Amino acid sequence: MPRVRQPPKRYSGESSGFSPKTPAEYYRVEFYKVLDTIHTQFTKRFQQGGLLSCKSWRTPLMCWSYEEVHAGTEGFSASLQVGEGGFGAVYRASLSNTVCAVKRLKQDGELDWTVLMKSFQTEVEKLSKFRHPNIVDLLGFSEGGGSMCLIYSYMENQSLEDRLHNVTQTHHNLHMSPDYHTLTSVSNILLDRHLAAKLSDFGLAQFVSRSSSGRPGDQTGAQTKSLGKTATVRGTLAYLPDEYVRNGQLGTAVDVYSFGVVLLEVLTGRRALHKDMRSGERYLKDLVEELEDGPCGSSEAAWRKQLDERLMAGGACEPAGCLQVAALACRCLDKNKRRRPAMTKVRTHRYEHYLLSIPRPPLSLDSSVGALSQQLSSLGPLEDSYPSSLSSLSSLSSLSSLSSQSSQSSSSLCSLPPPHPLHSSSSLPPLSSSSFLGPCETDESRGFSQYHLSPQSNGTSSRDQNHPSVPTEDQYNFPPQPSTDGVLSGGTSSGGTSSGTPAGFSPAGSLQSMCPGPSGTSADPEPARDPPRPVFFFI
Ligand SMILES: Nc1ncnc2c1ncn2[C@@H]1O[C@H](COP(=O)(O)OP(=O)(O)OP(=O)(O)O)[C@@H](O)[C@H]1O
Repeated sequence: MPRVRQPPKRYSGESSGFSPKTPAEYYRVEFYKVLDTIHTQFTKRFQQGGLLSCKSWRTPLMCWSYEEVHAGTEGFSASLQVGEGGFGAVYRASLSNTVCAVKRLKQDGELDWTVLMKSFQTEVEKLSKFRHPNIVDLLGFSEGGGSMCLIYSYMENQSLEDRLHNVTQTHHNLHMSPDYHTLTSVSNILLDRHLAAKLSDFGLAQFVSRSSSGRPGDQTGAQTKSLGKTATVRGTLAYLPDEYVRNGQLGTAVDVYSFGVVLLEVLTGRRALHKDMRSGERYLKDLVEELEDGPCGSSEAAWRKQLDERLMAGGACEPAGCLQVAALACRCLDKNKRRRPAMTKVRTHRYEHYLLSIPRPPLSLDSSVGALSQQLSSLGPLEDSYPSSLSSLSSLSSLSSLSSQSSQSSSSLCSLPPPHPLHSSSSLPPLSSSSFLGPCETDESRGFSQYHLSPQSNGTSSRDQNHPSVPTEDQYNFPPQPSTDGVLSGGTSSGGTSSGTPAGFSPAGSLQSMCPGPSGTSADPEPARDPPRPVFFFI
């Protein structure tokens, strides 16, 4: 684990708006945001059991006719296909004037049709019972015409894998086997227009096994058995710790481990299972051990060499805080599961690198969010009711601290304009002292709730009776961004909307992080429902 020194208690940069200009700057912004939201996505995994049993989240699904889906995908046109996974091809579709993702389950010899049918039913049944800001919304389904389709909200930035590794359709076709499926991997972390991460395949891949036990939170028995089938697949092994591979032990520590691998993927830009010129296929999860055994040990210098070059494009120095992320990844990848941090503790770590490193958003954004936050301030506690993140910083003795170089990076932020001071009293409107549901929730959760449906007895709704309204448009006017070559570029490949967001803007995922969690136990007992979140604008 890289040893890093005590962080500065407070960032003392000038107050300034921030507008990324170069591809490297955009890459960094997205780097932070993706890290931020995937953390939230992982944290939420621990709450799934609670949510599943929460009746108030029950949402009726819509049933589309085959003809409608056929028309919406222009006859499942190849030009609208955005990807392909183990269960079938995914199309960008327009249904009732709403952009959706249609996953058409494939019927071929590769798949056990009975299992697939059961998976389909399970996905529909289970996902119709709740929705969650960090799980891709299942909007409906369609049966008929000899095909079965699942209809999800469309995630403009597709998968983290697409963004990180510039995945092509060819690659998707390469891993069409359902066994390739991983519990959590960059391919089933989808990114919405704001780069907020959401889990996909929540039902298809996981409920098959869970349904047999009838207990969603049950992580033993049938689920273990089912997962055991995939454990022979290297793509899956890449995200799993030894204790699972050897003994089939599941638990939250496995998720923490997978989170560590994802962090390494984002940091290094390498795949969890990648080819090495010298030694052939290598697991990224072994990097920690390799560095420890290397000549420089797990030092900062050694870790610096591992960073994704794209983060330093144009001669920029490393993004502030990335060595902390590396240190965190090391802890998550500890072979001893008891030494891995609980996700609640991971959250505490995050204060440090994000608060110190992410500049504030431009003023135009401030004012629009400020107005919004005023409207929403009645929804939740004021920021003052949460402990100051700065005080959290000073008490972080367990976290490896910033290196001197990292501190320099923090204060200069390389070529980027300096961030806003952490304790701002400037022109920033009182948005930060309000509760604000970030775009992930406002756009999609609220958008979905605008679907005034009349549930039928089976819990589904007919689209013909109730057309969904298009989800609320976002309130942000982000600057256009230069096109970069695919990776984490923030542009859209097929969504048709810009996702370029300024640094300092943190999507809904980050808001959660400002809520003080319990002091962190490996059991990670988190509440089933979030309190309203304060806006996370690095004050
Ligand atoms: N809701 C969505 N919105 C936009 N794109 C999506 C959506 N769901 C999937 N995709 C795209 O389709 C690709 C395939 O997704 P899919 O969930 O079918 O497979 P996977 O997760 O990659 O693999 P597997 O199904 O084997 O787990 C994704 O990588 C992504 O690019």
